[in-house]
Amino acid sequence: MATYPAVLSAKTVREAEQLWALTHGGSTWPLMVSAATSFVHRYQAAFNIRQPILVVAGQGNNGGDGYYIAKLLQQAGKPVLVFAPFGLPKQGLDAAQAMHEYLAEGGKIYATQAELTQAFVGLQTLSYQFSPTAKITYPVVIDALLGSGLARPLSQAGIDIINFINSNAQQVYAVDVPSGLDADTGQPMPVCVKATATHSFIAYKPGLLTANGPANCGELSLDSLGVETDVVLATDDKASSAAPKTSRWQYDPSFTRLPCRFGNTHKSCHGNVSVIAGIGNMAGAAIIASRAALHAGAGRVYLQCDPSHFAASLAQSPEIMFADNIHSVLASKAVLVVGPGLGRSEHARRVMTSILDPMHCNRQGLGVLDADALRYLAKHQQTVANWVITPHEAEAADLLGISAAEVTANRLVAALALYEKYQAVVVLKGAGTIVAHQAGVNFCHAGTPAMATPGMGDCLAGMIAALIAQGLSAVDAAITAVNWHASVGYQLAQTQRVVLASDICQQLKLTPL
Ligand SMILES: NC(=O)C1=CN([C@@H]2O[C@H](COP(=O)(O)OP(=O)(O)OC[C@H]3O[C@@H](n4cnc5c(N)ncnc54)[C@H](OP(=O)(O)O)[C@@H]3O)[C@@H](O)[C@H]2O)[C@H](O)CC1
Ligand SMILES: [K+]
Repeated sequence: MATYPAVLSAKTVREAEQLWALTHGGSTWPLMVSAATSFVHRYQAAFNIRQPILVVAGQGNNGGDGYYIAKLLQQAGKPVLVFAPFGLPKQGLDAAQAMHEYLAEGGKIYATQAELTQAFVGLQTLSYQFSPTAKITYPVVIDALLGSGLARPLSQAGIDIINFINSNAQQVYAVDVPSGLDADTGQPMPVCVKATATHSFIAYKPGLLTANGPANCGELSLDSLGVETDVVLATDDKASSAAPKTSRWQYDPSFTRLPCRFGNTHKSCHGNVSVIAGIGNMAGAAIIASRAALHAGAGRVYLQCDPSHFAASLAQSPEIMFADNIHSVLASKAVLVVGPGLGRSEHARRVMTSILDPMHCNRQGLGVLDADALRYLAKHQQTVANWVITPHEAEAADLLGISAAEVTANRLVAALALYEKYQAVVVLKGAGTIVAHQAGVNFCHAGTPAMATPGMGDCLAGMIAALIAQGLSAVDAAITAVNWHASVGYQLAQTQRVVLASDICQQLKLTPL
């Protein structure tokens, strides 16, 4: 499997900083200088304005980055205001040094909103039409209030400051992490800055990539600042603690592993998928999963469902074929999609018993267990190595025997626990989908709220199965399908308010390899 940028917990990033300092003269100060320089460079176009730029700086080293950014902007002749609502940095921190350098450049710091407003109005160019009753809007705000050191829920004063930023800024550029967002879980505590863009340092943190992270980071970028994370990762790998290992968390934004098609090929070279689904009023789930498998390139797609759905299915995709019964499906060794619209009847129970019979479960790349198959699994609790399981948060909660709120509170921990318990490749769906597997964890930060529509999971399940059928390992198929699905949805959402599973199916076959 290819290697992508590491994703580290806030604690591991701190350890990496300290290790870097040990081999670079004992100080982390150069990292703060690099971080601030990288930030100013990254957003130089946005900072090239004549209106004052507002830096909101906290007391820790996130604030320190903010002070050094303010110094660099001041040096470049930009009008800058620093707002320090929590007070000045504590002596001894890199942040205190950065603040002193900013002050030495002639920079000013404001402690209250009233002082800030007065200074902002005073700095306006003559063309700015200010009315005392008008709401102040800051064209560019640099958010350096809180970073990876957020340690507890915000006080009311903290909440007020974040709300002030969100409601008074035209554009917000977040330093490392949008303030108020928990860098490990992606949960707002209880509110967070909604950034236009976030430039993060040393490594991505899980909270930027899952839960509320993707919606609040805006455009996300990273500068490693030259900090090698291998040493700290090797230490983490060897540690005997029960804490989840961070050594193989990756952010993989690509889906370049779509199987290629070479000359002199035929449909038998691209694998078979069988979708076992669809009873009663749930025919749509079966049709979507099988269409997705077809459009994602599977050589043949069979549907095993209630015969009353055949006509509807053929009307959508005449290429689909029908399997007689569950035994012929299992004998065929096709890659399976089990569960969409399967229901929880006696018939579903019999299907699941046959499918999870150890006799059939000893080969690699069996396929995908989704929806009602997961509800069955939650009841019957057995490991399902060789399968991909694709729960949303409520299904994950059921599988783990915890509440959905507990899954939401820490999606990464839930995904790791699912892997531990079921030994399958786990695709925990939702904003910032997480794929947990034997070799680590992969995050998908793409996607869009426009995809929160029915049938999306059925579509993803069909895609994963199609990629396994075309020769990808279960892990690669899961990661690739998740990214492909999210990126197609994102593209469609540029011109659509909502994206339907059928839209994604339709688009898959148009994706260039
Ligand atoms: N020097 C370096 O190596 C580099 C640091 N970088 C940047 O630093 C931050 C991490 O800095 P850190 O000081 O660890 O943490 P923060 O600045 O994010 O926050 C710590 C301060 O915030 C206070 N705090 C914590 N929780 C709250 C809260 N809920 N409400 C209000 N204040 C809070 C905390 O106060 P304590 O009382 O708990 O001490 C601290 O004052 C990282 O994000 C980077 O931006 C650069 O990456 C370069 C290298
Ligand atoms: K921040």
